[in-house]
Amino acid sequence: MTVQNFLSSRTPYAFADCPPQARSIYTTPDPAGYEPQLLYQVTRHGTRMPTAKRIRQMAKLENLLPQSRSPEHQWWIRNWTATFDELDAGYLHAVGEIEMQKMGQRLRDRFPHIFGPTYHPRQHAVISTQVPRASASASAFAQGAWPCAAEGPSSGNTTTSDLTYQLQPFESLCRPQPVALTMMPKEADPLLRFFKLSPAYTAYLGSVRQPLRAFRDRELRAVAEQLTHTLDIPGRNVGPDDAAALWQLCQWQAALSGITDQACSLFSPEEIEHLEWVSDVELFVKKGYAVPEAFCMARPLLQDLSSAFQAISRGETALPKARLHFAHAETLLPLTSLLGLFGAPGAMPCTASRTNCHTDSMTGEEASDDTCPTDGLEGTAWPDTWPIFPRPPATRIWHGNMIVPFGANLAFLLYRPINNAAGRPPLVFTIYNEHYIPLPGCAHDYCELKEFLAILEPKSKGVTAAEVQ
Ligand SMILES: O=P(O)(O)O[C@H]1[C@H](OP(=O)(O)O)[C@@H](OP(=O)(O)O)[C@H](O)[C@@H](O)[C@H]1OP(=O)(O)O
Repeated sequence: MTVQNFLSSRTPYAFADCPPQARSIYTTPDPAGYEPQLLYQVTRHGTRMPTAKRIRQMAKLENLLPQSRSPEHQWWIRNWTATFDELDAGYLHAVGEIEMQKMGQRLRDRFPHIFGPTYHPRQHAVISTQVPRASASASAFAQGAWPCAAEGPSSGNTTTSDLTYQLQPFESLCRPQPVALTMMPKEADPLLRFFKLSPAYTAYLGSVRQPLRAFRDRELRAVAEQLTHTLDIPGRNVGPDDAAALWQLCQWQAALSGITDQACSLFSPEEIEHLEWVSDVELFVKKGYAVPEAFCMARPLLQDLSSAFQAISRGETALPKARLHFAHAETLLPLTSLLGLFGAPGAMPCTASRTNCHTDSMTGEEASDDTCPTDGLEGTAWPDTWPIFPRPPATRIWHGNMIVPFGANLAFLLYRPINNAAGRPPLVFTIYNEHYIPLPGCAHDYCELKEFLAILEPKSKGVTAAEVQ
């Protein structure tokens, strides 16, 4: 394990931990007698640059690091300046471009029925949010999935005056294949950016801002004291804000450049594990299943998924073979919560008025009381009272580096019986980060189509027409 395995939601895809009970799709054959028919996938964009908020947070270290008298760290501190330009804030990084291209290439090779032989807009729906890191990820994925059109331009000596080359037989050269991207307006995208359209979620985020700040300050106090000693800055202590900024610098140096011997070397392995836990708790509270407001808003996406598979069950066949969505952590996380993939809300988390909405993710047992603190956290002694998850070295299911690394992806693959053999039901396999995983509620490590639709129905219930534009 290296520091890159402890970066929570800033973990590059190559360093993601494996989901529990996972079987690689590359070493697990298709079910005997079946062939893939429809792939519905939601993918977080690839590794990106830090957001402007984080760039500004790290830039403040220019007032701290140069004053350090630490002999051990002078070699990197003396030349350190804020290295991230706000002009690049949030954009897809080269690491992310390659992550997406390679993912497209791998999936094309694994599922030729779905991706081959070439791209066709009616067979392959590629949908992204109107945020450049997501649409660029979709474009990079498509470059890998459909590297060449069926034909390329003649290699003959064609000039603009000689247009007859259009009539000449093409030689099979790799002509890059343009792919049509579909996207809804950034602030009006109920399918992939529902987290921007939910007043209840916005209010919830506002209610947890202060408790999370108090939680982070309390949890970073000890490491701040250690940094005060290590950095040895005359007349100045290192505070929790400084420690948080140094942890951000470690995350981004490690994620984007593989540099782990500078900011990251300020922390012991135990401190790194603790800082990862703090990041995971913040991620859980803001984007996990702490309260229904944080995941019920994903119902329109679940409804869209359900509709795609319902059409198949009605025998409609002229459908896309692939529906590929490229979005954000706040898209994928609520969907995983609704489906109960990594620690589950109840069976009907968004229609019942009172449900168990937080569980002890260590054991997966439902919480003792069935009240959901739907009014946010004002005045609670959170997190001492909440079963968020115990500190390391205790293990936990909820790891940001497994559930939502850069490039994280959730897919449902429908298999039909070859030659539509009678008596064999269509099957739906759940795939997470290119691994088959069980879907809670399925009788096997896959679902029969009818079973799958029955699981989705109550979870996507109550979606208004306005929510599914
Ligand atoms: O802490 P930052 O500003 O990096 O948080 C980002 C989100 O990144 P994440 O915290 O999930 O690693 C970013 O999600 P992404 O999937 O698009 O990378 C989100 O879009 C952005 O608004 C920031 O989220 P925040 O919670 O609003 O800070």
